[in-house]
Amino acid sequence: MPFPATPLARFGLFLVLFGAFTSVTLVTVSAADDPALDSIEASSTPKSREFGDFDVIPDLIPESGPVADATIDWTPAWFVTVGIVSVLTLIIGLKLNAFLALIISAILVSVLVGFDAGAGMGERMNAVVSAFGNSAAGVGIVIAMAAIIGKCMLDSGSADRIVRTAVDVTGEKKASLGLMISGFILAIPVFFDTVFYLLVPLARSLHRRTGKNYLRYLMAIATGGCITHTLVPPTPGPLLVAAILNVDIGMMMIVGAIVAIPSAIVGLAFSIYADHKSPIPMRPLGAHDDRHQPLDDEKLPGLFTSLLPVLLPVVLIGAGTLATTLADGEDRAAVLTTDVEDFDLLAQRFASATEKSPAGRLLASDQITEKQRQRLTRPAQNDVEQQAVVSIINRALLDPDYYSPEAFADVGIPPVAEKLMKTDQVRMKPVDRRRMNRALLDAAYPELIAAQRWDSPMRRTANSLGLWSNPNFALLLAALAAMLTFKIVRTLSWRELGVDVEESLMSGGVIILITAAGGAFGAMLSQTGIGDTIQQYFSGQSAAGIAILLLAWCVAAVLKVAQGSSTVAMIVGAGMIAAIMGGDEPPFHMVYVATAVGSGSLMGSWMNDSGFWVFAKMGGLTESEALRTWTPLLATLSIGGLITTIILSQIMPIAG
Ligand SMILES: O=C(O)[C@H](O)[C@@H](O)[C@H](O)[C@H](O)CO
Repeated sequence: MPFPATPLARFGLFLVLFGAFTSVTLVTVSAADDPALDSIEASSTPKSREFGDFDVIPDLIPESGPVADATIDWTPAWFVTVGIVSVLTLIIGLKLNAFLALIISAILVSVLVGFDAGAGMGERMNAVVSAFGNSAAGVGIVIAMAAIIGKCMLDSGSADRIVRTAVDVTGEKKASLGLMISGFILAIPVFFDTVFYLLVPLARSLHRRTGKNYLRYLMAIATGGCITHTLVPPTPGPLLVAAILNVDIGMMMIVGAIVAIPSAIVGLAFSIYADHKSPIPMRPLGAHDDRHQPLDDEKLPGLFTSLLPVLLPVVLIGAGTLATTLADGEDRAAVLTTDVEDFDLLAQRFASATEKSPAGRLLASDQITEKQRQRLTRPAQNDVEQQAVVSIINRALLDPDYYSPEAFADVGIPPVAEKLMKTDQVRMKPVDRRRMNRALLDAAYPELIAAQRWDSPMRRTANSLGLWSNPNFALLLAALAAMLTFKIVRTLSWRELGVDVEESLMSGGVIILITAAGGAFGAMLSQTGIGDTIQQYFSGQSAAGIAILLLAWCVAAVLKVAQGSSTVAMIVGAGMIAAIMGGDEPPFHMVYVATAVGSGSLMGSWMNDSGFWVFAKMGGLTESEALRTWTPLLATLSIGGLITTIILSQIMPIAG
């Protein structure tokens, strides 16, 4: 069959191949059925694996067990297909503006969901509007600030200064390697999208200097940024995957980085190839992008001043991430034996608890086994038994369904719990879930359990950095720094500066609209219930050895294609694979399962992914250009990560 000529046809081919690949992998893993796993599935073990302090995110864990194909509801998959076809037809086929196409498709999918669930159409429209709002809340200010930073850094010569200094050190040939390494390092503490915005001005400036390789520079940044975004904590995705699979964070950082390096090298090679094969010109981002002529070397701002808009947010956000990670590591919400006033009374309380009481809810937690449940109802005789009791309570406190209005009808809900109950439950860290439930438990039994001492010096440090390390605020400071440098270097009046800033905001505004619409579209795809369909489908699988790595990769990949966010694909995927494994230890360290999940979450990025739009629009690429550069680049990183994971798991299993 000849290679399809049009971008649409090529993307169609990609989806078909991806589907075929997924099916082949599934057949492979199903063939590796392990009878031992079947018996685990049939047994009465709890849904989660039995882990130490960092436990599974429970609501994402499906019941493990074979599911007959016939019982799976495929309707969501049809709705997602309609969404995919709609977006591609409108954007690529009819050349409709991306914002309009995404919003129309989001409404279409939302209405289909409404028909299916019998919800009112007005309600479904509101669902799109609020998903758009949520998504804009996440990206709006950051993109606006990044647009200002980008323009000011380019026009003040700051980007030029950084690039010249870097090129003097490394030589022009290694410029893309430098960008890749910068993206790689910066995306460890800072979310990928932000890293990309901050480095794009450097790619533009480099291109102005070398007159070539624009696409290569952009892809080099994406390569470094994406790979650590999904493999190396403390960025949220891999951090939560490690927590869910009970992998030590230090181990995840080391092995994640080891897996990331070869993938990044392959990604860079692919970037060079893609740029060589079909280079893409650097287009002006705004109408008057070329108003300011390039400056001579001696007029450029100093290196420190030039770097400030990039370093300031990275240092601030990084410090916040570090302090929060250290404070979370203290796990101050965990119950200690010294917190329990009277173990005998506690056992009595459990023994006489009704189903609809706070103690009864804890006993019913799906995080603990029947044996552990019974242990709670018997008095603890000595230190060892007391320790066992509090460990069981701590495990039970990870139950996402601990709170129920009937059980807590007579208990005043503490403000901490109330606040945490309103946050995004999917992305909630285990440490916060335990904090929420512990606050409820403390409120229910103040005479039995001492209140948690959440505040520690480290937590206070993290809290005091809260404002400064907030990406919106950190980027605002960076934008101010970039504006001031621009004003001074070009001796602009405030009014002139205002004109330039307004221009950058106009291009930023369009990007915010499109990215938020992409988010709304992804959210509507999620609301079809596709997550449940995927979960049901995969929970019928069982696998062992290398097949478990393939399965972990596949689960994350399918989730990524279906809903767009790598972070969500990783979190949900890790929960699903933990359930499928049902507590069984693989013949290698669990960290490899985690890196397989992280790698899978890069597969098949398309128009429901905010990263796709950030790359396309901040880089000045058309949608079809992004589909044939960004999408295969991430697929390369994904497959590279999987292969490296498999090889390492065999030659360096670190099991035991
Ligand atoms: O939720 C997320 O993780 C992000 O928004 C992603 O989708 C990334 O930006 C990108 O795709 C790189 O992995």
